[in-house]
Amino acid sequence: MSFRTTDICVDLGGRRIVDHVSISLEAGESLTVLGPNGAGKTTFMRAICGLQAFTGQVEVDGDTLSQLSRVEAARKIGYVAQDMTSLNVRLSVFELLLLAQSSTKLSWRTGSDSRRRASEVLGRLGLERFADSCPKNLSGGERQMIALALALVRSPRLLLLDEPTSALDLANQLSMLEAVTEYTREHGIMTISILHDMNLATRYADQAVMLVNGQVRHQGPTAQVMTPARLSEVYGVTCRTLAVDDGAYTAIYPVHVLRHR
Ligand SMILES: Nc1ncnc2c1ncn2[C@@H]1O[C@H](COP(=O)(O)OP(=O)(O)OP(=O)(O)O)[C@@H](O)[C@H]1O
Repeated sequence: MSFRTTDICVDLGGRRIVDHVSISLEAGESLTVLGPNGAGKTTFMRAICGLQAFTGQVEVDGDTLSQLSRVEAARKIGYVAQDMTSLNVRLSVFELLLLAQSSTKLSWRTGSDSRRRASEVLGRLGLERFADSCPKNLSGGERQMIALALALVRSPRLLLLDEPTSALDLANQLSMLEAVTEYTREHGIMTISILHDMNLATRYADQAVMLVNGQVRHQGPTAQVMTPARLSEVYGVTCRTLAVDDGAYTAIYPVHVLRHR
C-alpha cells in the first residue's frame, strides 16, 4: 500500500503552476501540503485525483492513475474540495451517504451493508444528529464535516483534503483531524491535506511538503520541515516555536512579517 507522484507538472494559462512535484507516502501516513497563497497546492491536489490534466505519473497501490477508469480512480481516491456546492441538493445527509456508495452503479445502494456503513461513518465523526438534515440547510462548518463523511463512506485508499478545517470551530478542527488521523492509521490508508494552520499541521501530519511557485522547496518529516528558519524563508514571517505538553506538540507562533509578497 503506497502512493507516489513523479514529476507532476501542470500548465495553466500559459504558466507553469505545478513544477515537477514528486512525493511518496506509505500506508497509515498523513502528509500536509503547505505553501503561500497561489503556490499551486490545490492545483497539485486536483491533478493527483484526476480532475486536472498533468504530465508525470501518479501511482496508487502500484496502479498508475492514467490507466485506471474514472470509476476505479474514484473508488481509490476520496477528494474533499474547498468548494462544497455539490452539497446543494434536496437530499438528506443519509441519502447522500447511500448515493455516494452507489457511484459505481446506476441505482442507489440501499442494502443493509450500505446503511450500516453510512451509520458507522456518521457515528465515527459524531454526526448522527445530521442524518435526516438537508446539507443545504446546514452551516458552513457542518457541511464541511458532511463532505468528509461522504468521502470516507466510500472507503478510499487515498484521502485528499483541501483546507478541511477552514470553516470549523476550535473543537471541530481537533475532532475532525483526530478522526482522520485515527482512521488513516487504523485502516492503513494515506491522507494528504492542505492546511494553512501551522499548529494543526505540526500536530497531525507525519510528513510535510512546502511548495513555492509550484516547486517543492522542502519536504520530509513534519518536524524537520516546519522549522522557524524554513517558515521564515517560505512565508516571509518570523516565527517562534513552543513545546506544548512536554514536547508532545510543537506550537508555532508567527511574530512579524519580514517582507510583503
Ligand atoms: N484555470 C486556471 N487558469 C489560469 N491560472 C490558474 C487556474 N487555476 C489556478 N490558476 C493559478 O494557479 C496558481 C495556483 O493556484 P492554486 O489554487 O493551486 O494555489 P493554492 O496554493 O492552492 O492557493 P491558496 O492557498 O490561495 O488556496 C494561482 O496563481 C492561480 O491564479
